[in-house]
Amino acid sequence: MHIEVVANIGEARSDEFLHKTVIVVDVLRATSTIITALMNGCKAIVPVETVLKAKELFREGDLLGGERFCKKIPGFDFGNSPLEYTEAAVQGKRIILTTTNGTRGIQKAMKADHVLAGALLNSKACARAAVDFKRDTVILCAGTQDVFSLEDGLCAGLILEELSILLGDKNMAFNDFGMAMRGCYLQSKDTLFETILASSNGKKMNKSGFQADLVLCAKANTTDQVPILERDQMVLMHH
Ligand SMILES: O=C(O)[C@H](CS(=O)(=O)O)OP(=O)(O)O
Ligand SMILES: [Mg+2]
Repeated sequence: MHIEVVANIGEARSDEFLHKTVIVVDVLRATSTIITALMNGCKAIVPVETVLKAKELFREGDLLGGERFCKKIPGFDFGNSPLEYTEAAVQGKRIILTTTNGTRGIQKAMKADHVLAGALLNSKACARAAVDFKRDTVILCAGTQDVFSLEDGLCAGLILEELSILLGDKNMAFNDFGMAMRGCYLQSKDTLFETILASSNGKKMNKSGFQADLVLCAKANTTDQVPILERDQMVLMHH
């Protein structure tokens, strides 16, 4: 299997995703939030790029989620904190979600055969799903406004580690950036929280009062659930 790790959305060319599996990674916080909301019983998440599009798609009974500048969008039900998406709040609901980076990354990956939402929380499960799909795979690190974000790179490194456990190194090839991210993950694997806290987004989240989000999002392999895009909506993959 060939695996390409892309550093940020700006570097991604959507035509390259044809016939592939793309794992979109936005650890802080969009994909961690999508995983959490779906695990808490939300029916589906519709990822969109703009606030206008989110409002257009909204139907009675839906909920609106997302952020701009890390803050909840005025009139929306939730911001982008996974902790807001509790079972009581999201059970059985469809959520239209727009965030600065993560939902844009999912939109950009639409031409792929399979689009998964990956985070530290479900890295092992994403690796397993990618192996099952038997396609070359892109790990698309969302980054922040077209700049690389360390937390996404660490997650890419963990997914590569999990892939190597499943496939064996001789059955996988990856690009130089992937090689660097694998090394980066291995160096930080016992201090993921501290490393993410020291990163630029970690510092920004901490300063904005989202410490609990950092604790949640920095945990590795806490779930075997994988969100997958089906008819423009993210739903949980069936096992
Ligand atoms: O709310 C978040 O976690 C970020 C906000 S920001 O762009 O880093 O300010 O959005 P996301 O799309 O989850 O990266
Ligand atoms: Mg982010």
